[in-house]
Amino acid sequence: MKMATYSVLSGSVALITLQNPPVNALSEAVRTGITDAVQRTLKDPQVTSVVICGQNGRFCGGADIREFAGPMSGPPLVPMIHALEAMEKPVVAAIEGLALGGGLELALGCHYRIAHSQALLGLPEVTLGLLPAAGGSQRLPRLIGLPAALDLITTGRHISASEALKLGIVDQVTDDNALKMAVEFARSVVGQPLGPRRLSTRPCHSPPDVDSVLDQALAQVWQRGRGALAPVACVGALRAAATLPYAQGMEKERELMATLFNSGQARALQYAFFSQRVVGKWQPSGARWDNSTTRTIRKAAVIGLGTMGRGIVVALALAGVSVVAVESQEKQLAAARQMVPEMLQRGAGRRGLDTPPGVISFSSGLEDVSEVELVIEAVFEDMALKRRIFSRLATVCRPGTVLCSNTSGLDIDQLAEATQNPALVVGMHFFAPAHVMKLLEVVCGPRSSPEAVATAMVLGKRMGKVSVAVGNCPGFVGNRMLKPYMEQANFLLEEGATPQQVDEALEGFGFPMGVFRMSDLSGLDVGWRVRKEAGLTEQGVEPTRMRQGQRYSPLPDQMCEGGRLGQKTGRGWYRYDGPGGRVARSDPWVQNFLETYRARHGLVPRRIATEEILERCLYALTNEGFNILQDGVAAGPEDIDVIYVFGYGWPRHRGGPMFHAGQVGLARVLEKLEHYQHSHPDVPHLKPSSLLRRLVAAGSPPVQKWREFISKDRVHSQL
Ligand SMILES: CCCCCCCCCCCCC[C@H](O)CC(=O)SCCNC(=O)CCNC(=O)[C@H](O)C(C)(C)COP(=O)(O)OP(=O)(O)OC[C@H]1O[C@@H](n2cnc3c(N)ncnc32)[C@H](O)[C@@H]1OP(=O)(O)O
Repeated sequence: MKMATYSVLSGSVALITLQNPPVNALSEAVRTGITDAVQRTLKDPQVTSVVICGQNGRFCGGADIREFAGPMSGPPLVPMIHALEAMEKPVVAAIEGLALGGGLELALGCHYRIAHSQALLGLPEVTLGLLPAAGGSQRLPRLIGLPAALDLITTGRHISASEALKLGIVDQVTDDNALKMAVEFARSVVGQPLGPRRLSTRPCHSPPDVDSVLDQALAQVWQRGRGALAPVACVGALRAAATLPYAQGMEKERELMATLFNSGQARALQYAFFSQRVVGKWQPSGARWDNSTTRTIRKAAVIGLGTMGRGIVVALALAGVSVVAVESQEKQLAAARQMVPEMLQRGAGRRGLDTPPGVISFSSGLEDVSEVELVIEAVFEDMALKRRIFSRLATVCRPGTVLCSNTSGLDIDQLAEATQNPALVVGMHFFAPAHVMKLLEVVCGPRSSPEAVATAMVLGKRMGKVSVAVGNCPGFVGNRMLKPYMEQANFLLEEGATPQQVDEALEGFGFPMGVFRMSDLSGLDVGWRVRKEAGLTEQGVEPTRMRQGQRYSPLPDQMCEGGRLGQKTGRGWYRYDGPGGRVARSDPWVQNFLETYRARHGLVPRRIATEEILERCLYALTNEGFNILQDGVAAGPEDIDVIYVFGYGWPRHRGGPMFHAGQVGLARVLEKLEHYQHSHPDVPHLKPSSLLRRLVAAGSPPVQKWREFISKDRVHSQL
């Protein structure tokens, strides 16, 4: 039952308990319960103090985000919190577990706050495209000062109880029972003046250079936010707190919230929040996360200690897994012996640990992995080499060992074939640097068992990754969609655009890096190797622009042939100060190269609008997303969107490519794809996906309904 209960302890302390599992969010029923409880407290002369707590050791996770999608009803938060603050009986918040968003705002309306040492506190509204609009933007700076409030509110970060104590957000922290302590505390402060405890009546302590502090904060959120509106509104609300009386500040808070509440960005960020939770629950095979058994991995091996392998070793060790790190090349092994402990120490430091929890041993031979429960092979992308390793592992490892390959697109089933037990083989596609990047694609081959997949998913989560289960196809989800995106970018260069122009358009959309800067960073030879394997490359004075029956741009191959591999060679689509340089400068050589190329192929350059760049790159990518959904390689649009947000820099405030398509309007995306396909009939990736057509024909249901639509569609087509 969702509600807030009222009881009286020892005849004089009223206890209001929020009950809305799992995080006691402030739903309509809970707000009604609190409002009623406040009235009862006021009327009961026996009650001299009040304690508010949350059921099951969790104070409150904030407003009920699910209610934001519909019309809001029930008692609003702001007057409810004001009523608490205005009480003439001391009100104490007993903060166990978490006090986030509206939960912390509720606590800030109390006169005192007692927290358990393990509790987390914060105002994460900005991450949902909102601001703390239940008085948080006005009360917090009055409590802890403007600079600290700016930091907490514009980042939305969670803080520990001890940091909250240092900042002055809580009055006491305990390792014991916080509720018991709050009740004792409430009794002890009866009769003390409450005026100074009401944050709304306090002045806001701002530094003398308040304007420049706020301007700097604004500049920072602009730069960091890549077009996100909420952080800017947060600074606006804090400016009001610093410069206006409380009542006017509250008015400003309300106004700013009104601009955000129904915005596309807020919808996108809230969708991203729920998508992240959805992806942990389903697998493309249809197996459910909660009905597959998983193995707890204590000891694992990593084979291959290049950049990826080293990162994976560190991520495992930080998750408390003991690792046997294997490398056959002496030089690489020596480098790993030196670099891994340093990386580990830094990683442990970032997590506030003195020593990393997992133990690492290095080896040059595969025989040393015989005792592990799971192996992650991370040698370079060569199917023959990987197959050799897998067949060796099948003989060296104990029966039942889960065998994983870190691959960015190779066929997992071909690797499984090389073993005696293909059910135990899964893909784990890490993103570089593997100990930092949050995304992990867990690739289920047609013969992978639900247990092996679930084990990899859970291990990924332990490593702090957002694990997404995907099906087995070239490039899986992320790289399969990247191909048409990059292809369009190359075609745009042929037609008259420059790398800067394309990158600026994409960065203006919100990507941290455009496609060409990204390609320079990861190395142009990565894609070159894949194209060579696919038999697409050809060398010659005039390489053709058609391969395997479709349009092909040899531009990136020619760059590689000329030794322009990106940052590592100091030259790529941009020039750098030297090999390994980071600052990209436009390169007249590239301009000249493109002009010569166009002239040689009789291509007349034209001015290309930003709109066309975005539409062609992004809709080609999204179109492939629809094909992926149709093929069942991703379980739902949420999975694709999470992959793009966490692995490919898609701006979170735009939800992800599939969500974005829904926001633009599916009919419009279809119309644009048809338009570009008409002008480029030799580009199959611009041919609208039949799933997209069917969704449009069905009236463009919202993205949350696509899973259902696709499964019905599948049943229908099987009849
Ligand atoms: C013109 C119109 C003008 C309109 C003006 C309108 C004014 C409206 C006034 C509003 C006032 C604003 C009030 C306030 O400032 C706004 C907020 O409080 S926003 C919410 C802030 N809180 C958060 O962001 C916390 C979000 N949650 C988390 O970060 C995590 O869930 C957690 C709390 C840290 C717990 O993490 P875990 O233990 O890992 O658990 P899960 O994450 O898996 O969550 C479990 C389960 O709970 C669901 N859930 C979590 N938080 C909420 C929530 N706040 N509301 C609803 N549901 C929540 C989560 O989705 C999981 O669900 P499941 O997947 O199991 O179904």
